[in-house]
Amino acid sequence: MSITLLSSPLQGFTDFRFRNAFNHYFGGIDTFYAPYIRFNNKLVIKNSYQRDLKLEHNTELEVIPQIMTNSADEFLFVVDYIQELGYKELNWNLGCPYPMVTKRGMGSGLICEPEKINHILNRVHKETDILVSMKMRMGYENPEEILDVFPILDTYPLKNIAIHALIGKQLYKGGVNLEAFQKCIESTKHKLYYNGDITSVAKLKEMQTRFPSIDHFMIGRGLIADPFLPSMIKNNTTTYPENRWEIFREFHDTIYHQYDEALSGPTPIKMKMQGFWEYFSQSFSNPQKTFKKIKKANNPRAYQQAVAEILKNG
Ligand SMILES: Cc1cc2nc3c(=O)[nH]c(=O)nc-3n(C[C@H](O)[C@H](O)[C@H](O)COP(=O)(O)O)c2cc1C
Repeated sequence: MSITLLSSPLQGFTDFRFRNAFNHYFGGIDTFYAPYIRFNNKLVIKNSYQRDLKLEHNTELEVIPQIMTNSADEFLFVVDYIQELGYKELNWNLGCPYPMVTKRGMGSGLICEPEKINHILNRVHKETDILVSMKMRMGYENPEEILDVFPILDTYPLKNIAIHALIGKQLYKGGVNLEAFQKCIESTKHKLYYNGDITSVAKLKEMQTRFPSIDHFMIGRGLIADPFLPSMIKNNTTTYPENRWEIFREFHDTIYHQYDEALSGPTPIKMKMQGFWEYFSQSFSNPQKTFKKIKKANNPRAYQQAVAEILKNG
């Protein structure tokens, strides 16, 4: 069965610079989700979100914008904004687990409020012709919460529901709950995408075997940790290209230069690249030692030296 791979958004990581460089050097991803747009009281779309969604920054790829909100007005505002840019679909984030978000009834904190979800979807479908897709966890407190939402979701022509098979209060701990995901498959008419802990070709195969009806898989952290993973899944191989580290180096240098240009001063670029290396380091034989080397590099020259040393040893 042919499968579709989607890049699951990571705020602070998978912006247009990352997406374009990723696509150029590694490929394997069919569609990229942009990290969520979120408002801070005012109905103004932050410059960083605007830059991220600009069409000229996304010419090579299929990108789907995302919103995180519990307000129909905010949703409608973003629909207008992205439709003007030419986008046809908006993804709704009901997955974010962080208390700052969930305590305000957003992200996975909204899953336990089916009526509110209904109200928003009702207005969006009455007042616009945008295609809506969802990205959800299975609940905040327990994985049954989503089962009360499906009857409402089933009344709307959603494109799909991507499910990160965890609950909000787990944050990122404890691993995915595959029995609960199976229950989701049996409880909605919508097309489901699987998301959660795909970190290797073997893991993807395990999920395919376990859920034969699923043919769309979203990869988040695993794609940053090992950017070759999507193309290896697509090519059904566990063998890396011979020039693996050369390709990685070129990719690294591309994003480094772009972020260095966009951010001002040595500290922001250090923090940005350090964030990436928390994931990249997992591809190296000693992740902790690798990450430590990056953390210790206190100026751009030391950083470049650390990267060269890490890549020499592979
Ligand atoms: C730092 C970070 C930022 C994230 N930002 C977003 C986001 O903007 N939108 C979203 O839907 N999910 C976001 N997620 C969740 C991921 O997209 C993904 O659903 C989750 O990590 C599970 O997939 P994985 O196990 O393949 O990483 C974020 C996760 C992390 C760790």
